[in-house]
Amino acid sequence: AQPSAAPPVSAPLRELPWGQLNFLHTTDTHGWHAGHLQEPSFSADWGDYISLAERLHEKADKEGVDLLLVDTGDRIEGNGLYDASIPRGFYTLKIFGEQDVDVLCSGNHELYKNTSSENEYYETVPDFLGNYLASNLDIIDPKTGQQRPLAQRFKKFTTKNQGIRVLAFGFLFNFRGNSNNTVVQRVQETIKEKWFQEAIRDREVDLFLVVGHVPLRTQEFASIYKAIREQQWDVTIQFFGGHTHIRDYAKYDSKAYGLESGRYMETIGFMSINGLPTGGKSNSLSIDIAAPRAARAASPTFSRRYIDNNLFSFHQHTDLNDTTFPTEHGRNVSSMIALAREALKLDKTYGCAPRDYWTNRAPYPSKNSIFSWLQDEVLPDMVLDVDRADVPRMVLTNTGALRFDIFRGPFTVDTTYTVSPFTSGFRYIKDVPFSIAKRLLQIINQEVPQLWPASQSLAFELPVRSVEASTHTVDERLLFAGGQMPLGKDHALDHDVELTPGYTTTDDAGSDGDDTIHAPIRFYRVPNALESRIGFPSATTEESKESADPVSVDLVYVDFIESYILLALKFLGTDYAERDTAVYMEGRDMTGLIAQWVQEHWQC
Ligand SMILES: O=c1ccn([C@@H]2O[C@H](COP(=O)(O)O)[C@@H](O)[C@H]2O)c(=O)[nH]1
Repeated sequence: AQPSAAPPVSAPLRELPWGQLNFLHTTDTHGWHAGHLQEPSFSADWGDYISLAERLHEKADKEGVDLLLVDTGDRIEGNGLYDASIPRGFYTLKIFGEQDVDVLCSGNHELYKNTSSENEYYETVPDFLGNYLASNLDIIDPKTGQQRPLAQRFKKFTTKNQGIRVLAFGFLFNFRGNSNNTVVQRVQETIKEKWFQEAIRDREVDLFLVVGHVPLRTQEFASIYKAIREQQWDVTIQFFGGHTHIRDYAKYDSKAYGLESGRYMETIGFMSINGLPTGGKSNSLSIDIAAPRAARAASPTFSRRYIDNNLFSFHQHTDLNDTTFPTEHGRNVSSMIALAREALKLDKTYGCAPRDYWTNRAPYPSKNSIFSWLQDEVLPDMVLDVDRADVPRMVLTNTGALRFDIFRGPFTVDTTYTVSPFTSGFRYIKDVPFSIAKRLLQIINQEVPQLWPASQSLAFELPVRSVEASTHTVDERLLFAGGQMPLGKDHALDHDVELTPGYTTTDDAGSDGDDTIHAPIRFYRVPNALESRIGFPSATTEESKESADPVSVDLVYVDFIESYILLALKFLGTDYAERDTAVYMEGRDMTGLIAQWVQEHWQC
């Protein structure tokens, strides 16, 4: 872990359900390779994850089973370690490349900018040559101008110990916000292609492995599942998904399951399958973990665990300790991260937050909502273009622009990027009638379906960002217990324990997926966008409010949502177009405004 990371807190754990074939899964890490320095549950770093993988490989080899590592994209944008370097990703690409990942794919974030998809093409794909899969993703080669696959479309391999023949694909959901140097083919089109149709007819396959930056319960995965099942009704299929930042586990049929492993290096997903055929090794040493050999080929069994990313969990799952757990390679990578953080001055403090501000753990609006803070304090103080200073303005931003919580205490350079990593500036349309402007927010938040042609639905770019609102009732044994914890699945709930708040996931296999037994946290949904009204004439009474409304306003917005603003304006019967828009506050962006506001308002 990083020197300044909060030490992990011991907690009751469920064991890892090892099988014949095992997986570790990361997704949506968004540059959090240093781990969460302020959160004990998630304070392990990428170096610790390397040690974990190496220790679990040792165990797998000893027992003659297999372990594969999977990453399903969105490795970039969202943390100072990635965003503060020039060029972006200068350190994280190398840090990520130290892990031995068997199958990986791209997320949408790798494609927002030409520079980041070129990083994939020139650095990450070669680093993981043969393992990086791009089943529905092409790039325009910067040198030749030719469109070509970002990486190979699929791969076939046989596992080392068990001889399981795996055929793997790597997909991205039907993303349309990519820059002009990449081409994302709709999954539903890709599966009609000859290469895919041939691949899924291969009879020499024991397991189809579909990794994707795709949520588990989507048309994209449903189409892939259906296409494979049409050709092979009983071959096992394992999906790994991502994008929605949640822990999830889906059953498609008795031989097809999917795992999604959260976000931001909070979760290392563990998945195991027992009962797979081992066609790649005629006399393979098949370790029978759970079922008699004959029964295995007929009905595989699946298990999953969401590991909290901290050293307490890692030590327990490897039966090792502080001294015996870290490998030399893991330690070296932790040092690489520490040096990078130092070079980037990520711990430099801009100010101190007086309390916690939450993205999803407080209702919006409320005094602990980060969105209320942005709307009521930051934007009104900061959004002003000197050339338009006297004009009342309405400022709209997507809530997705703010990515993470602020914790009470030091607000550092790193915090600036975990909260607001994007480089979008502000644009505006001048003198929009207030009668029109005041209706925009409602339209954007209601997502009027007729408004958005299928190709431009807000649902794709401005998803309701909340992780599921928790509906779990709290188990009384968990709430009123005190004292310390024993380990192991069966004992955990029978002993007195003081539980730390954390993920309490319910998925298609029930509610025993999290490795750490936590007290539940409530998550709240937030709207797609919010609005601040600034420089409006003040009204003293309710009645005078309406007459004090301005006739027209400057309609200011973060440039990322320009196309939605223009669509919504069309829906309202106007004909505003790009030609009517202009830069507002030249050279400023949300990240810079927030850093400045904190420096001016939150002294330590
Ligand atoms: O420049 C940008 C890029 C993205 N966003 C927001 O992020 C989400 C996508 O992030 P995921 O992690 O893939 O969910 C997008 O919907 C926007 O809300 C942004 O604001 N600016």
